[in-house]
Amino acid sequence: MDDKTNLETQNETSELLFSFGVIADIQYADLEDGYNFQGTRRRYYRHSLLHLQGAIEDWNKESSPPCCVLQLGDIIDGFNAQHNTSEKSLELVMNTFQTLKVPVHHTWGNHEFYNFSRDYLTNSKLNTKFLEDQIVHHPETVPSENYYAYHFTPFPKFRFILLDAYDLSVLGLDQSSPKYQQCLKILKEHNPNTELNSPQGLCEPQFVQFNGGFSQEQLSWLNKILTFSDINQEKVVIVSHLPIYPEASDSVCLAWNFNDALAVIWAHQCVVCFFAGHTHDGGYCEDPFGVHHINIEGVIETAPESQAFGTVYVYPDKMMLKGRGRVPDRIMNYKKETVLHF
Ligand SMILES: Nc1ccn([C@@H]2O[C@H](COP(=O)(O)OP(=O)(O)OC[C@H](O)CO)[C@@H](O)[C@H]2O)c(=O)n1
Repeated sequence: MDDKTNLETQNETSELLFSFGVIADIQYADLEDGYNFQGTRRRYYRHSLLHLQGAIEDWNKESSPPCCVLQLGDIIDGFNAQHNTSEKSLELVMNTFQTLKVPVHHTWGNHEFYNFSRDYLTNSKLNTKFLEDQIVHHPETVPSENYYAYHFTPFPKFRFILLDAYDLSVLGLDQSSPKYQQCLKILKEHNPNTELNSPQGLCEPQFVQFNGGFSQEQLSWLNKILTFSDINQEKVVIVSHLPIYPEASDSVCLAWNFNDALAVIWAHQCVVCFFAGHTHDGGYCEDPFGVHHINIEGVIETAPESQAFGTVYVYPDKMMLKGRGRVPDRIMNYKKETVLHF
């Protein structure tokens, strides 16, 4: 039975708790259509805004509205920087998001850093850390200001965690800063190419300049939240611009130290799924520990007659992604022993 058939029959049997929207790689620019670096995929820079408008209309019309939308990064394209249109394009896209009736959580991708510095982003509307929740009496679950990550509770017993996949990165930093120098050293140790965006000849092809990674500090924070969630029998959804599971992604698109993130996640029971963008063809795999890795198809490479977004419906025993256009439906059953009893 395919996923679409499953979706129609399975959701009749259990109670819907809440839902949320997902969308990735809008990469808006007021430019004629172009192509990706390899010249194999068409990029619809202008139409991406119309795709976003269509997604918002759909979410606003849902009879039971989603609690929030997760925007998986690369909201405007790096070409805006070359045309001095970064702020104008961001304003246009953010004004479009204003028409959505529910909050949006923004993650940061490489194209955010082509347009803006990390300091600029921290003080911009793309910083949605104000939507975070604090866990009373658990100071270890408060993220540091050194990276852009936070967590929140959209519904009792569910925790969403936004990760900063460019915490280790050469993008968006002042070249004279110690962190830039530290990240450049890591990148060059793994990538001897003169052009650091090129994965040519690499045995770890994810070590390119347009990717990044997670610091030990951020991973240790993630570990503390997942420990809290395990103890409190919560279900966790993790979100990042960069994917972390090789079988669900083009290997060139993975986070630098995806293995370190997987090791933390696999040490816990609570994680249901990991949503990412960046790999515009999308992808899915359930890993051996029962974590579902869903990479959402990029809006930027979605033809005008199609769509690319989804709504995830959350039940006591599973989550169901209803994809629109080229985003497929997915069923994400919870690990058997961790099904919730309400
Ligand atoms: N082999 C490559 C690939 C890319 N570049 C340059 O790197 C920059 C980012 O590339 P771009 O394709 O725009 O990045 P996206 O985040 O849109 O897409 C990620 C995946 O490719 C999608 O599947 C850009 O300046 C490229 O020119 C490169 O030099 N060498």
